[in-house]
Formats: sequence, structure tokens, C-alpha cells
Amino acid sequence: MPHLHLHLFSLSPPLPPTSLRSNLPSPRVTVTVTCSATSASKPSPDVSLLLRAADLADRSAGLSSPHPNFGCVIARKNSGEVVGEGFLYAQGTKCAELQAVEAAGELASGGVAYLNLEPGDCYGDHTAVSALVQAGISRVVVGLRHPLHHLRGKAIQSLRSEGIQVHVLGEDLKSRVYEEALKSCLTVNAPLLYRAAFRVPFSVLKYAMTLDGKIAASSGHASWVSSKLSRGRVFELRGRSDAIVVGGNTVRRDDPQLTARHGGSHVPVRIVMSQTFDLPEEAKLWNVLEAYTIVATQRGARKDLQKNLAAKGVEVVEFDILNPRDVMAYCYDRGYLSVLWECGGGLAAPAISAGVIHKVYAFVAPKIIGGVNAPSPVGELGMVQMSQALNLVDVSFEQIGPDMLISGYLQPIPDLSPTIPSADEIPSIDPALSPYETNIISFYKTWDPFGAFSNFSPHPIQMPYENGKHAVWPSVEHYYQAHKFVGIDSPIARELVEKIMTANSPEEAARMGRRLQREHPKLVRADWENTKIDVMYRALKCKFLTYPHLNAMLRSTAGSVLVEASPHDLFWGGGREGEGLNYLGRLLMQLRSEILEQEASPKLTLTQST
Ligand SMILES: NC(=O)C1=CN([C@@H]2O[C@H](COP(=O)(O)OP(=O)(O)OC[C@H]3O[C@@H](n4cnc5c(N)ncnc54)[C@H](OP(=O)(O)O)[C@@H]3O)[C@@H](O)[C@H]2O)C=CC1
Ligand SMILES: Nc1c(N[C@@H]2O[C@H](COP(=O)(O)O)[C@@H](O)[C@H]2O)[nH]c(=O)[nH]c1=O
Repeated sequence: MPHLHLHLFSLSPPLPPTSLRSNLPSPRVTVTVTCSATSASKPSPDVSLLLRAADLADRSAGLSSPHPNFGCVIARKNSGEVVGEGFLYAQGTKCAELQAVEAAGELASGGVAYLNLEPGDCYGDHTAVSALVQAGISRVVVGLRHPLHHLRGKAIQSLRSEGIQVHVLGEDLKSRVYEEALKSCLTVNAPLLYRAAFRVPFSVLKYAMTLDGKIAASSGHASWVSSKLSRGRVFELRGRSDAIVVGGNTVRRDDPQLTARHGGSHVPVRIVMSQTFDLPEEAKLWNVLEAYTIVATQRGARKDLQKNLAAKGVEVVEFDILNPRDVMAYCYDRGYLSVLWECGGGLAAPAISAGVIHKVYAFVAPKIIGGVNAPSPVGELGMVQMSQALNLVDVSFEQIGPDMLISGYLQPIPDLSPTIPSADEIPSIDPALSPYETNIISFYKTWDPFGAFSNFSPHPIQMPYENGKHAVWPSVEHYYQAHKFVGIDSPIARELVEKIMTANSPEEAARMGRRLQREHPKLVRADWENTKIDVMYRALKCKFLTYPHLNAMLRSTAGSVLVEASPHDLFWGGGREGEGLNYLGRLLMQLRSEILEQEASPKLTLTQST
């Protein structure tokens, strides 16, 4: 019979042991209650070093989205002494394994590498594996196989074929002592696992309530239930999410901002779900300079207000019947990994009933407000007996200032091993195996099978930009976004170009470029709308001529239509239902024709400038 097991994590900077959080910021003192049998086995160095790798990986949460969080620790074989470590800051930056190898220097030779997640070398360039092989690592301990089927098992296979001993938790290392490490590795990439298993983003419902279970006074006034310290924690939670959802009533009542004001770089999208579209003309959420806002509503609702909001830059998305499941399917299409629901009980209840909420964070403030009509965190669920109550699992209690944060899962983190085939079971990329229509190859996220076609793929290109000067751009996206301001005779414009060029990741470059374009419309080159296709084509050409494996991948798609499956970018992407212009797909097909033509008549030389 499993019994209650109390686990108290302590703080020991700079690398405290993991506290098994996903969507939670840096580790703090946490009491975790789990219902598992206590193991009397002695602690294993593999466990503590894997926990350390998972904690490292967690540092990039919110920065790496929509990519997984990777950490790597290298230790000496016999003593377990840590000699190097690293984590992936964001896609396109130096991988965790290479950082760890560089930090360890010669001490890496013969050592053991601990990875919370199997590396996902999606683009045919095997940086992570090569770094470990070249450093002379003798053994690799992997917490989890990669959850995406086209990457799963590939790196493990490559490492083994290089003669490195690879031990995978749950496969080669099975005993109870590894449970905590496995859980930690699952938790640190929970959003990706939910996404892969259920085809919805990982959703967290967060609310602040009084000790008598109210989220506002009966007047609807709610600022504030929880303490400043707790609200600070909410900012961090927001910074780790891709989107925040509230209902129309919360907008009318609170006029919230819903921004991550702790200074992190990740800015989540704000989503308002409103059936009536009875929303104010003016609201803080309509200021899209702060963060992007989407209003999800019923088809045909208040066209006049829709137009006014669209003029302010707010995106309105119409649904036939607005409901939490369809909105989450929409968020999935947009590539979101994790969503934070900050709504009241009126929306929380249908979201729970629809099964889209996976985790709950309840901040409980030691106050009593009373009021029979004061709102509570979850509305009608139709349950009549306590035995019907939903039980949370993996519950944690944490004191934050005067408040208590109680969190737990409504749906456990999925175990993907039985549902996702390994690399041995699936052949390597073959356009004929595209899950889409026979001769259409869709690509969008960089970890998709043809994800290297995305402008966010981390392939640096060397291109001239001003006065014939050459520069290395970390990705096509960096080059494209910066060129909005290239050639403008202004020191500020030049500064913007530099800023975008040195952005930490393609995602950051895109965010920066779009924001700076909105903030400095006068510094955007006058011919941008006419020239942006040429700019893009030049960059694509350079990318596909620089990297032979990308070139081969592009040529292998001959005969297929390439579509960038972006549901919201109707210029570069194909849109949700094929309504987009798909310029990125078209340019890639044009480039493919050029490359194939050149192949057929070798006398033709393809240069980057043609
Ligand atoms: N302490 C806390 O943590 C929080 C407190 N609050 C407080 O809670 C109160 C608001 O609560 P509540 O009205 O529940 O919050 P919400 O506005 O967050 O949710 C209800 C609204 O969601 C919209 N909605 C969209 N789709 C659906 C659907 N399928 N089913 C039901 N509603 C849907 C409706 O908007 P529409 O009417 O426009 O169609 C509805 O009025 C306020 O007093 C606010 O201050 C709110 C959030 C957090
Ligand atoms: N009242 C309340 C919360 N309310 C949530 O926070 C939103 C306001 O966010 P912002 O405008 O960005 O500060 C509000 O609309 C609601 O969703 N949250 C909490 O952590 N504690 C609280 O006591």
C-alpha cells in the first residue's frame, strides 16, 4: 500500500536540487506530497546529477518556447565531480552539450554526461552528439527520449554507434531510486509532452482566493486577494507561458494588463474569450505595444467593435461555437506549448469540464471576505456528491509571504513511451510519408520533420548588408527582421539593426523586429513592402547554398507543394484553411526549381546574388 511521503527540498545555490515544477520559476523551498512507496535504496550519483541537469534545463523555461528545455552536466567518471555544465538558452543558441564540453575542457575526456532530454538534432547537423563524441565522453545518461517521433531515439542511436555507453532512465536504469530524477525530467518538459500526447497546449489554471474560497468580493472587486509577493510569482508564471486566457467579464471588471512584469524577455500573448463581445472600447489589453492580444469570439459578434479593435492591432478570431477546447486547438495550431488560464470561475468551469486544464495553481490568502454571491474559482461542474470531486495528484504546498500556494495536476504528465515509435521503427524523412495531403509538404515549427525550412531554424548565414560589408546573421529571421531598418540614414536605425542582428534567438529577433517596426514606423525603409520578398529570397538562397544537407532536403521535395503552415501569418504562411498567400512556401519552391535547373545544366552556376 503506498503511503504519504513528505519530501522537503532545501535551497543550496547556485544549483539547488530540483523541485519538480513545470511552469514555476526558479526553485524555492517546496514541500511535495506524493503517494508513492518510500525507497530505502541508497542515493545514486546518477540521480543527483540528472536532477542537476533538469534544474539547469529549467532555467530556459519561457525563453526557449516552443522548444524543449535542455540541460547538460558533465562529471568525472569515478568521483562524480562536476566539471562542466550548460543549458540551451533558446533555439539557435549554443546547445547545452557543447557548452558543457567547452566548460569542462580536457576534463571531459572519459567523463559522464547527464542529459535531462535526448538531444533533438532536427536539422541534420549533429552538434550535440558531435560535441560529446569529440570530447571523449565515455557514458551518457539520458533522462527522457525525445518526445517527438521523428527525433526520438536518433541521438541515442548515434551515440551508441560511436561506442559510447548510453543509459536511458526507465529502460536501462529502472529501479525506484531513479523515480525522482525521471519525474524531474518529465516535469521540466511537461508542456512539450502534453502537446505531443494530446495535441493541445499544456494548460494551467491559476487563481487567488481567500480562506473562505472567494476570488473577489460580492461587488466583483478583486484587487487584491493575494499578497504582492504572490503576484510577483504570477508574473514569473506568465513569463513561462505562451498565452494567458481570461473571459470577457474579467476584462470588464478588472481591466487587466496580463503582462509578465518581472523583466524576463518572454512576452505571452493575451487571449480574451468573449461570447457576447460586450467588451469595452478602451482597455489596457488593447494596447498591443505591450503584448499581443487576441479576442476569441462567436462568429458574427459585433462587427463594429471587431473593426475598432482590429484598427488598434488586436486580432479577432471567430469560432462557430466558442468553447475552451476549440480555443486550445487553435492555440495548438499556433504552436503554443503552455497556456495560463487567469479567468474567473465562469470560464474555469467549462475549461475543466472540457478536459483542457492539466494543472492548477491556487494561491490561498489568509483572509475572509464572505458574501453568498462573491465569486469562487470554479463555477458549475454539475457534481452532486463529494465522491465525484476531482482529485489532484503530485500536490505541492509552498508558503509565499503570508499566502499558501497549492499546486497539483488534474491530469498526470503523459508517459509517451508506449505511444510514440522510436527512430528504429520509422524510416528517415521521406516526403512520401508526409502526414499531410499527398503532394503537399507543410512545415512550421523548426522541430517538425521539414522544420529546417522554417526561418527560425538556427542556420547562420553570411550576407553583406551595408557598404558591401559582410556579417554573420544567426538565422534567416535575424536577417529579414533587421532589414526593415537597413539603409536608413539614422544612428537609431543602425542601432536597431545591430540589436536585431545580435538577438539571442530567431524568436527574439522576430519579436524585436515586429515590435520595433510598430514603435518606429518612420525608421522602416520606405520600400520595405516592395522589397521584403527580395530580401527574404536572398537570405533563403544563402541558407540553402551554404548547408548541403538543407539543400538535399529541399531537392528531395521535388514534385511537392511546400506550404508554411502558419495559421496566422497570411502573407508568408498558408493560413489555417489555405487562405494565406504562402510566400515563404512559394519562394522555397522557386529556389528549388533554380537549384534543380542548375543541376540539370551544370554549366549554369547558381550564386547567392542571382
Ligand atoms: N482572484 C482571482 O484570481 C481572479 C478573480 N477574478 C474576478 O472574478 C470575477 C469574474 O469572474 P468570471 O465572470 O467567472 O470570469 P471571466 O470573465 O474570466 O469568465 C467568464 C466569461 O468568460 C466568457 N466565456 C467565453 N466562453 C465561455 C464559455 N464557453 N462559457 C462561459 N463563459 C465563457 C464570457 O464572457 P462574455 O460575457 O464577454 O461573453 C463569460 O462572461 C471578477 O470579479 C474578477 O475580478 C477573475 C480572475 C482571477
Ligand atoms: N485578483 C488577483 C488576481 N487576478 C488576476 O490578475 C489579473 C490582473 O492582472 P494585472 O492587471 O496584470 O495585474 C486579473 O484580471 C485576474 O485575472 N491574481 C492574483 O494573482 N491575485 C489576485 O489577488
